[in-house]
Parts: sequence; structure tokens; C-alpha cells
Amino acid sequence: MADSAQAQKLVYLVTGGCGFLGEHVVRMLLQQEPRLRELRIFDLHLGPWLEELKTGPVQVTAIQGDVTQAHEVAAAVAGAHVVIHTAGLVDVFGRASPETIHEVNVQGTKNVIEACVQTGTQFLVYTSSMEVVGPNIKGHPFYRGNEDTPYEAVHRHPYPSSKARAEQLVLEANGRKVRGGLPLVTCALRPTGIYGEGHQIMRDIYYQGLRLGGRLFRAIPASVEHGRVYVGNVAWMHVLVARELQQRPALMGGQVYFCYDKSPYKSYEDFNMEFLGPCGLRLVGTRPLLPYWLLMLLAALNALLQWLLRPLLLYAPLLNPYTLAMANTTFTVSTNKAQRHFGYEPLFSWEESRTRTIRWMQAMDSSAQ
Ligand SMILES: NC(=O)C1=CN([C@@H]2O[C@H](COP(=O)(O)OP(=O)(O)OC[C@H]3O[C@@H](n4cnc5c(N)ncnc54)[C@H](O)[C@@H]3O)[C@@H](O)[C@H]2O)C=CC1
Ligand SMILES: C[C@H](CCCC(C)(C)O)[C@H]1CC[C@H]2[C@@H]3[C@H](O)CC4=CC(=O)CC[C@]4(C)[C@H]3CC[C@]12C
Repeated sequence: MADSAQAQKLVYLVTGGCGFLGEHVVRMLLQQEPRLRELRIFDLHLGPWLEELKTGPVQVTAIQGDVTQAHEVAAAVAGAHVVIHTAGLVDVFGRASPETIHEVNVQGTKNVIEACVQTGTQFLVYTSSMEVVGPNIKGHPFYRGNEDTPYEAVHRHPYPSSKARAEQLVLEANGRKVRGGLPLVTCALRPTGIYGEGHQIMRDIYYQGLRLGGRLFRAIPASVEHGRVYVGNVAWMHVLVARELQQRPALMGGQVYFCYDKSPYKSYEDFNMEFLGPCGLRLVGTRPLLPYWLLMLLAALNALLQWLLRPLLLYAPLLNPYTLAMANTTFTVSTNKAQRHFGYEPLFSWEESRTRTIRWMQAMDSSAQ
């Protein structure tokens, strides 16, 4: 009876709800969360697609706001039962300054936590990242690891450092008393590299391939495995974890969960070819065409150029020392913790995830022509 008493009673807030992952979380909540009364979508930039959601049975409230502004966050959080905090500055290309990345990812998360405490919101789900673990600066492989696998997590880059600090703050906040006296229940989800409809980096690589006459050149050995997970499954995990956190706070509060599904273990480039291949692109070479030291040199040159050109223009290519190290270090996850703790099974099979992603890329292609 508890469930029917709660029917259509809950208010959810999704920060970053207009981003790549955020949009999938929003749509998944509307499809899969029957207890939803109101869905608040908080983002710096609101998408026009939100309008089409406003005609359904759930009240959809779009809030244009900035997570770095505590008062804007508090106003959005007030009265929400659950907050899913996906907003973040995802930048490993040097587009934003380290201070800005820290401000959005760390201060923004502090603001969300404080808003929950002050306004009495009891459940907080944080979108963390595999990057809070690694790959580390020493390039140690993480091979089919799980949440308990020992690994020396050492970061220097602002993005993983900020995600790690934000995750720590969220986990430490578990158990704090919120307004009204109930304990805050928090947990963090750590996606590996997300792919699927709307993935900007995949789009960039696709257009890069087109500019190179339909070819991409292998830079990374096929033996280096990189963990990937389909955006629909990451979204589903967020919906499920938010629901189950309310049922099993003692088990799930303060926990971290990797996001995983049945996507195959492959190198970053070979995995991308699962989608780029059917769109007409070819990966040239069975081995890297350039030796690693030369790639490292080019990456360093890109970093230097970025620094030199900064006063004039933003030069932010895909290749830099950090992205090269990321792509060139094995990092894969093999775990069933989410299944054990809250019954997670991927909603989309690998075949379906692949088909959906290819269909999106082909549609993008035809609309570009
Ligand atoms: N894309 C990936 O492969 C992975 C992403 N993540 C995490 O998932 C979350 C979502 O990432 P994506 O969807 O890929 O990125 P995204 O850039 O597409 O989405 C982030 C959203 O946050 C919003 N946002 C940024 N700064 C904001 C601010 N100051 N105030 C309010 N909203 C702000 C953006 O406008 C955007 O809509 C991030 O927290 C990211 O760290 C974690 C693992 C992998
Ligand atoms: C852009 C990189 C691939 C470049 C290939 C090269 C060097 C040959 O040109 C991407 C390789 C690994 C990606 C990252 C990884 O999937 C983990 C991530 C987790 C996040 O939380 C955010 C995104 C990312 C950092 C992702 C970004 C692109 C790569 C570095």
C-alpha cells in the first residue's frame, strides 16, 4: 500500500538535465518512474526539446540556473524528494580553466549538498565518473576491476581531480541531518566512457573522419581495452538507484557503483568503429601507424600550441597528453555490485545499444547533407 499511497507524489530534480546524459535521465524518468508528480530540470542552457515534455501527465519544470550559484540551487531543490546531480563541466581538452572546472564540479556539488541539507531533501544521487579511480598518471592498467579493486588513484588533471573531490563530498554527506531531522542518503554512480545518441565526441570523431576522406588512422594498439557503457543503461541505472535508495538507505547510502552493461571490451578506436563503420568510415591499420613517442610529441606540441594561441583563439584538439594517456591505458570494469544491491540489469542489450547509436549517427549524417 505504501507504493499506491505514494503514487504520483514525488518531485525529482535533475541538474544538468539538458546535457548528453541528463536528457536521457529525464526521458527515462518520465517513462519509468510512475510515482513522479513533478520533474524539475535545472541547467545552464535549456534545450528546446523540453517543450514537447510539458504536455504529458507529469509536471515538467524547466529551470535555467547555474550550480555555482548557491541561491539558485537552493531555490530549485526546495521541495524536491530526490536530486540527481549530473551537471558538470566535462573538459579534458583544455577548453575551460582549471578554476572553472573546480568551481562547477566541486563548488557546484557543495551547493547541491547544502541545498539538500537546508531545504530537507533526503535523497541525492551523484553522477561521478570512472575517472575518479583512473587511469592514474602512472598509466597503471585497471583490468576488469570492480568497486573494491585496489588501485592507486593519483590525479593531476583538473577534471578527474574535481570529480574525485566532488564524489568524496557527496559520500561524506551521507547521514547528515537534513531540515526536519531525517538523514541525507547519498550515493555515487561511476560511468565508464558513455556512448549513444547525442554523444558529442563521437560526432566530432565522425566529422574528423569525413574530412580525412572517410578514413581514421589507428593510433592506439587494439590490445588496450577501454570501458564503455550505453547512455540508456546509464540513465536507467540513475532511475533505479534513485528509486531503490529510498527503499534501502542502510545498504545503499554512502556507496559507489560503476555503471556497466554488456558492451564489449575493445580499444577506444575499435569500439567507435562499431558505429562509425556502418556509417561508411574505415580505420586504417591493424597496428598504430605512428610510434607512441611520436604521438606523445604531437600531443605535447598540441598542448604548447594551445598555450601559445590562448590569447588569440581556443585551440583544443582531441589529441593532447592527457587524452592520449587515457586512450592508451587499459581501464575496464567487471562487477555485479549494482545487480546485488538494487537489482540492476541493463535495459538495453549490446545489439540494441549499437543499433540505436548507429541509427542516430545515420540520421545526423543525412541531416548534415
Ligand atoms: N560523457 C562521459 O563519457 C561521462 C560523463 N560523466 C559525468 O556525467 C555527467 C554528465 O556528462 P555529459 O552528459 O557527458 O556532459 P554534458 O556536457 O553533455 O552535460 C553536462 C550538463 O551540465 C550542464 N552544466 C554545466 N555547467 C553547469 C552549471 N554551472 N550549472 C548548471 N548546469 C551546468 C551543461 O549545460 C550540460 O547540459 C557529468 O557530471 C560528467 O562528469 C561521467 C563519466 C563519463
Ligand atoms: C578523446 C579521447 C580519444 C582520443 C584518441 C586519440 C588520442 C588517438 O586521438 C578519449 C579517450 C578516452 C576518453 C575519456 C574516457 O572515455 C573517460 C571519460 C570519462 C568522463 O567522465 C568524461 C569523458 C572521458 C574523460 C572521455 C573523454 C574522451 C577520451 C579522453
